[in-house]
Amino acid sequence: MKIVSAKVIVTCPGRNFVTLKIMTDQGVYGIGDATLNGRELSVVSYLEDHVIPCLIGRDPQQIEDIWQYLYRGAYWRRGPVTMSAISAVDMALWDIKGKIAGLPVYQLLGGRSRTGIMVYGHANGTSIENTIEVAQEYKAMGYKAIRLQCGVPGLASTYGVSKDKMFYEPADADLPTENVWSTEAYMRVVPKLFAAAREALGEEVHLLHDVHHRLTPIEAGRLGRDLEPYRPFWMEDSVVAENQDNFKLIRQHTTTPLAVGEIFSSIWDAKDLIQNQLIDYIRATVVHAGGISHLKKIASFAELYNVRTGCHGATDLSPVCMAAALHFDVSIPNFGIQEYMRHTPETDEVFPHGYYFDKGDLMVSETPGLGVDIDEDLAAKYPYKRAYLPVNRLQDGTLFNW
Ligand SMILES: O=C(O)C(=O)C[C@H](O)[C@H](O)CO
Ligand SMILES: [Mg+2]
Repeated sequence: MKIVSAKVIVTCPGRNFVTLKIMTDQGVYGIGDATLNGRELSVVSYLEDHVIPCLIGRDPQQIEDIWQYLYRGAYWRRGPVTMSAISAVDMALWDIKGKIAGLPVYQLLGGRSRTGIMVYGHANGTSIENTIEVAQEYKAMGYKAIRLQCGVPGLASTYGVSKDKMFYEPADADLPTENVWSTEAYMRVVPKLFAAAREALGEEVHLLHDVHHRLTPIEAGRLGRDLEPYRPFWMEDSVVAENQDNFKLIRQHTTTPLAVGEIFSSIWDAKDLIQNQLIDYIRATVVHAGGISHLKKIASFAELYNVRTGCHGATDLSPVCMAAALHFDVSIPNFGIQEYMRHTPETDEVFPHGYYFDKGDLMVSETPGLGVDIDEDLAAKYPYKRAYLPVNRLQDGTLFNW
């Protein structure tokens, strides 16, 4: 069996997605997500100019060998652009393997470890009351886990809070929007949000929060401690993860579980955090961390240290990535939770898929392969539109972490 051609499809049904499609000499094709929010075209070039020429003529069944070829062969290892491109190839090859075998990909990964995949939805509101109202809607829809983000009094905008409560899209402008940040105001409001939410939503629902890299370690320790009475499921990205010693300091001050890793691109970003048991959930995901093949290695390593997975699943990860993530999630022993921000109906139409939501879980598709496709005619109706993630400044104008 041989790869005969491959192409990259860019479409913007409300937001940009980059999809790789690999064709074989036996008429079977596979697709993979290559979307890197705000930097989409760099991955398109990486794939078209540097990866696709090396794929032609190769046996698509040799997934691991092709992965190593692209990773070691590039000489320049890791990094989000390289790893998103490798991820797309890996996903597409697993899709092909499943189609040839006549099996959903999770069967090739060892089969089911569970029935449904618990997901968390996003409740965001401009005020505490508003956020709780939205969270009640999620609870009514059957969600067992809800992420809470609310507006910060005195700040015009906050990470995770949008005008449209159900579809949060941070990449909102063709040049970066500038947000303004105050740690002090934020630290005052979040414990109040969690107190009110626990009271209103009851004991059982899991509550999550994303700090989005905005605190120092000692501030994160304090926020984690302030949230402990409300038993959060996790506090995500409380600090930036470049200096991983940061997490030692947080751990000394709080038992709130810590999640990190949505911007990680390989096991080397996560290894020290995992083996030193400085985190509880690893959020690396299929599209940015080397595809199913590499994420399996990260999860197996994490399993040794009681670290569970919590894959990134924001709307900038396409339904192709979501489908792949679900095959991974359903098969591994140390699954924790899966993020699920629903895509818009336009996106779902461009990417018809077999996974579905049922009583707080996503159910994986039983169709051979990944169980997701791309409608290329429809995709062509939505041309690429430049869109950037925002930047963040402190109130005195200092550039800060977004
Ligand atoms: O979903 C999350 O947890 C995020 O932090 C969303 C990110 O800001 C978004 O995916 C960036 O592209
Ligand atoms: Mg996040």
